[in-house]
Amino acid sequence: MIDTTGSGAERIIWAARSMPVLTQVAARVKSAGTLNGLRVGVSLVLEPKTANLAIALRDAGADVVVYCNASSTDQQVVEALRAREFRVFADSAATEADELQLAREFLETGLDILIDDGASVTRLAHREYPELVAKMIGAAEETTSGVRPLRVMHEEGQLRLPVIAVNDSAAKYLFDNIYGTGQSCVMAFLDITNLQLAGRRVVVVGYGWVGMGVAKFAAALGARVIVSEIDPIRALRALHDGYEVTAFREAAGAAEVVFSCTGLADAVTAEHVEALPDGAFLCTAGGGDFEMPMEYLRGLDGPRHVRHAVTAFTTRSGRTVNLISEGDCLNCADAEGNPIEVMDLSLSLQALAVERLAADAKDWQPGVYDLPADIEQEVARIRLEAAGGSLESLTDRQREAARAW
Ligand SMILES: NC(=O)c1ccc[n+]([C@@H]2O[C@H](COP(=O)([O-])OP(=O)(O)OC[C@H]3O[C@@H](n4cnc5c(N)ncnc54)[C@H](O)[C@@H]3O)[C@@H](O)[C@H]2O)c1
Repeated sequence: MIDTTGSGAERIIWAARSMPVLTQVAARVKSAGTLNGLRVGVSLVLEPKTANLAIALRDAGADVVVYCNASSTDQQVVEALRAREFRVFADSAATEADELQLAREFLETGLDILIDDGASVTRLAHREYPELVAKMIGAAEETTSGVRPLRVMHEEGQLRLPVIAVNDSAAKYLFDNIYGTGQSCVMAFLDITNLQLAGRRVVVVGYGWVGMGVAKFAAALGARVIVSEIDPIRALRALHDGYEVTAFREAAGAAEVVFSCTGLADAVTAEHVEALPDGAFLCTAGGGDFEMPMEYLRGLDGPRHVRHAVTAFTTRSGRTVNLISEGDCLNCADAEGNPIEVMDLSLSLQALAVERLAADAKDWQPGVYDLPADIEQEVARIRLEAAGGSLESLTDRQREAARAW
C-alpha cells in the first residue's frame, strides 16, 4: 500500500497553495504592523488550514499560541507547528481532564486576542481567569454554537470582552456553513462508510446554513432528503428547495441516515433512535456529540467498533444503529474539515477581525459585534478575483438613480 497520509508539514504547504486570500491579507497586515508585539491565541479545529492561519498571523507580527481539544486535533499538524517553534496546547490522545489542563495553560500564556470556536475557551476564561480577561483586547468567534452563548452572556451582563461574531458575516456562513460543511460532512460519511447515498432516505435535522448545505450535497448524490425543523420559515424554505418537510418524530421510522445540524442539545433523542430502521446511521454535522442521546446510547448493550469511526449499538427494540465519529462532528473528527478554499475565506475573515480588534477594540465596550462590512467586502472581492471572477461597477447614472426618491 502507498502511504497516502503525507507529513504534517507537507499537508500544511498543500493547503497554503489554495489559500491565496490569506496570503494577501497577511501581507497587508504585516505591512501595517498592527499585530506587532501582540499575543494571539488560536483555538480552532487544528488541521493544515488552521496551521496556515497561525503561520500567517505570526508572519504578520503576532506571537501566536495554539489550543485545540483532542477530537479536533490532527497530531501531525501539532508536530509540524512545534517544529516551527509554535507553542501548541493540543494532543489528539488527551483525556477530558488533559484537555482542560491544556486550555488552562493556553490561557495562562496571557492572550491579547483570542480566536475561539464554540466560545469554549472564552467561557473558561470568564469562569476561571477574570484577571486575564480584564487584560485582553477582545476575541473573534468562528461558529454559530459559540455566538449563541456569547449573546446570552452579554444579555446577562456577564460578557467582559468585545467579541466579533465572525460566524455571522455573510462572507462566512453563506460559504463555510453551507458549501464547506455541507460538502465535507456528506463526503466524510461516504468515505467512512464506503457506501453511497443514492436512493437512501436522509433526514436532515435543522435547516439552518449547515442543514441547507448537507441537504444540498446529499440530494445532489441521489439521496431522498427529508428535513425536520422547528422554525416555520426555515421549514418552508426547505419545502421550496424541494425537500419533504416532516417532524423528526414522524420521519424517524424511515431515516436510513440522520444528519443532526442544529447545534443544540438533544436534537436526536432516545425515542427517535428507537424508531430508526435497522442499520441506520447517526451523524452530527452541527455542534458536537451533545446533539446525540449519548447517555442512552452508552447504556445500550454491546457497542461494537465495526470499522473506523463507526460504532454499532443494539437498540432496546433489537435493531442496529451505527453512530459515526462517536457523535462528534464527522467532518472534523474523521476527515479534514471544510474544503481549503472555503476555509481560506473564513480564516482570512478571522485574520482581519484580529487586526481590527488590535487597531480599534481597546475603546470598545464588552459585547458581540458584527464583523465590519468593509472586511467582508474586501475578503469576498479577493476570493472572487483569485477564482478568476470579476465585478461590475455602477455607472454615474445608476448611482444617481439609486439616490433618487
Ligand atoms: N461541522 C462543521 O464544520 C461546522 C461548520 C459550521 C457550523 N457548525 C455548527 O453547526 C451548527 C448549526 O450551524 P448553522 O449555522 O446551520 O446554525 P443555524 O442556527 O442557522 O441553524 C440551526 C437550525 O436548527 C434548527 N433546530 C434547532 N433545534 C432543532 C430541533 N430540535 N429539530 C429541528 N430543527 C432544530 C433551528 O431552527 C435552525 O434553523 C452550529 O452548532 C454550528 O456551530 C459546524
